[in-house]
Amino acid sequence: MLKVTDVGKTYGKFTALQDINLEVKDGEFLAIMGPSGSGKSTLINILGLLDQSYTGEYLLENKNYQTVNDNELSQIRGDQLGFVFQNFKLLSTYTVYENIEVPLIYSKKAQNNKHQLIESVIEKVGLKGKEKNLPTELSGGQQQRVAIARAIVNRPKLVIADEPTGALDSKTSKEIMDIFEKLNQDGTTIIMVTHDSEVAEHAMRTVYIRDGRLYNDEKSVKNHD
Ligand SMILES: Nc1ncnc2c1ncn2[C@@H]1O[C@H](COP(=O)(O)OP(=O)(O)OP(=O)(O)O)[C@@H](O)[C@H]1O
Repeated sequence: MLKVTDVGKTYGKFTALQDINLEVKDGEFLAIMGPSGSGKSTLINILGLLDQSYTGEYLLENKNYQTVNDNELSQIRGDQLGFVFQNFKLLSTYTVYENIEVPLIYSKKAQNNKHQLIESVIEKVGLKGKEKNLPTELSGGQQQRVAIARAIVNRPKLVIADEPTGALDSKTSKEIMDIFEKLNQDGTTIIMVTHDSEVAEHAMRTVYIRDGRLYNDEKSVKNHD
C-alpha cells in the first residue's frame, strides 16, 4: 500500500520528523502512538497527501506524489483516501445523508448507484433512520459514525484516522473501534493515530513516535529515553 523511506520534515529550524521508515501492506490496520507534539499529525499529513514538503521518499501504491499539482492531488485524496478526525468535521447545515454524499459529488469514479451506496454505508455504521437529521441532533458517537460513513462511501483503499475516539467516552470509543475493525476485515487498510493503548489494541500492529523518530516497539522507545 505505502512505503516511507528516510522521510524527514522540518519547520524552520525545528525538526518535526527524522529518518522515518515505514511500510504498510494492503489490508493492514496500523496504530501510531506517541505523546503530544511527537510528530504524529505531521506524519499522517504526509501519508494522506496533505503535505508535500518533506525530504526522503514516500510512495503510495508505488507512486510518488511529491510534485503532483494541487488539483490532481485533491482528486486522488478524494478517490483513494478516506479521512476521519477527532472533531468529526461534519458540515453543520447538511443532513447525515448529505454529509455522506459530499465525497461522491466531487469524485470522478463512476457511480451509477449513488443512493444505494449511501444507504449501504449508513447501514454499515448503524445510522439507519437518521438520514434526515442534522449533526447537531446526534451524539458524539453518532457524529463520528457519520464521519466514518463519509470516509468510506467512495470505497477508499486507505482510511486515515487522527484520534478518532479522542472526543468520545470509553463505551462509545469501543463501538467506534468495532466499526473500524469490521471495515478492516472487509479489506480496507487503516492507519490510526491514538493516545490510547486500549484503542491501539484493536490494530494489528502499533508503531511509536517519540521526538520525531519512529520505533517499532515500546521497548526500543524506552531504551532510547
Ligand atoms: N506549522 C508548524 N510550524 C511549526 N512547528 C510545527 C507546525 N506544525 C507542527 N509543528 C511542531 O511539530 C511538532 C510535531 O507536531 P504534530 O502536530 O505532528 O504532533 P502530534 O504528535 O500530532 O501532537 P498531538 O498529539 O498534540 O496532536 C510539534 O512540536 C509542533 O509544535
